Amino acid sequence: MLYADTMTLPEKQDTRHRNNDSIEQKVWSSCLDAIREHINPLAFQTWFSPIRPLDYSGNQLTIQVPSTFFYEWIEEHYSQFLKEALRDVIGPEARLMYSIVMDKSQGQPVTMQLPPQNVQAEKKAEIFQKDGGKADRAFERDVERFETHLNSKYTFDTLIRGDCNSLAFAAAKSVAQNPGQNAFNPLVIYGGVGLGKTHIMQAIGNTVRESRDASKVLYVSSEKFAIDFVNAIQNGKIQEFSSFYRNIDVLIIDDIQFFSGKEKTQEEIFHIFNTLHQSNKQIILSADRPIKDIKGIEDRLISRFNWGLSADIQPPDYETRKAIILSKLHQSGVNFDENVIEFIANNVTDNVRELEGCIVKLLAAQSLDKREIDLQFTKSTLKDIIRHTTKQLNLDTIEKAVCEYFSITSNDLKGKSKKKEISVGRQIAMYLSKQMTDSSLKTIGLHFGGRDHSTVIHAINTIAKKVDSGGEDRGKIDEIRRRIEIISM
Ligand SMILES: Nc1ncnc2c1ncn2[C@@H]1O[C@H](COP(=O)(O)OP(=O)(O)OP(=O)(O)O)[C@@H](O)[C@H]1O
Repeated sequence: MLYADTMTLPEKQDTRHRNNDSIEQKVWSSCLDAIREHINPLAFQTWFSPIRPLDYSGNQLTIQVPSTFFYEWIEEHYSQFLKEALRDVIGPEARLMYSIVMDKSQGQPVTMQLPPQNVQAEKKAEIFQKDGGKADRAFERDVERFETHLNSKYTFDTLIRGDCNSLAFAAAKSVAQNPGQNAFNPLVIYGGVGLGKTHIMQAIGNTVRESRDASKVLYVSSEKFAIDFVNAIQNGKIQEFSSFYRNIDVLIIDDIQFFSGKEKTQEEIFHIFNTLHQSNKQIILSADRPIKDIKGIEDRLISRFNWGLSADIQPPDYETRKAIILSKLHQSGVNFDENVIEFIANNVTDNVRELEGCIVKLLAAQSLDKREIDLQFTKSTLKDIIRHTTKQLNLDTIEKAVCEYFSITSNDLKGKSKKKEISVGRQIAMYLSKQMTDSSLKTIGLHFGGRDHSTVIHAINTIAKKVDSGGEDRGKIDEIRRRIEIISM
């Protein structure tokens, strides 16, 4: 058995209780009350409700989690709350042990006991073993990086490039290679919620930190900047505050729309901006809309924010969404069925954070249920996130699936082009419309470019023959039908 040595509880009587009023139940309930105050109800429900207290004896509380995935997730995201709660409830020397259910398909759960991970310490040990002398320096850099408020998981390698972010991506790479010495100063990234603005800006910061050890990179949210500024005024530390920011080499400020209406803060930003810009230091900003649309920001600041380049990020298209899902799965070391990936990519369209949320929720639910993640399971698990799961199967759905399959536009499909993939796509669209909907020949003809019903009959017969004869065409049609079914689930 492995032991957690991060916390040690005072010695208690070695009392083991197995009923509802057991001591482990009481300790755990109090911990849950403390944890509940810090995290949102959905996260609490997902991650803490399934945990069972198993034992409290000697100086240690043992909790049972449904899988190693659960254990790793809790350790990565909630260990701090857990430790604090234990300390509050039991005292300063608490010890925690996880019992992990490995497989409950064969009757009795098989459990594995693990202590909490001390991620930093483990990381240090790991680097040390691999690297000998360089280890400490690598670790020290990691620690410094934390002070820059950069999250090392946000890199260019983990950022999927698509039409939605291609300008922002290219500009960010260029800035990362040559901070302060390029035409993109400031670089402003703008776009809707959860589309990767923070990720792309932090990727610049991380790249600069990797390649230029001595550079002072700082990521700060506008909110934190504004709060620190007010505190500095109140504590008579405004001089230190100003000189701290004026000494940064790459200053990254997130969500600058938050400065709207904050005149004093804007004035401070104005002076910091001027000092940094004049000394060729790089400034990177993000906003939830174009700078010109942010109300309540002084003109002199707006004009400076427009000196460099503003690049937008749009919601990702279908192919990019799929690529993002695959990349996130790869990073988590898991794989989903193609149908499941397509279902998520089809239904979560506006926010990459929500795409990630779906993956996490599925993995969490699977750890509990220990069943395969198929389409049905996905639908029921994600019903709170994907609200409109049942869509009408109509001619628009068929049009969308056919266009995506052949990489053609809806104008192509409805137009007069006789190019092979367009005319075949059009015929398949009409054939599937007849097969999968109650639409009349007239309605189908009108929808696909105002064609008369004899053209529709010809298309249906042509494709029906291809389907009957099997082969490649049939495969294509089956695949498109499958995609239509997924879109309309
Ligand atoms: N193109 C992408 N490739 C891979 N991951 C992405 C991509 N875009 C966004 N993400 C991921 O989506 C999540 C949300 O991104 P991020 O926090 O950067 O969005 P944001 O635009 O800053 O959101 P907000 O407006 O809420 O601040 C992050 O985990 C990020 O890694």
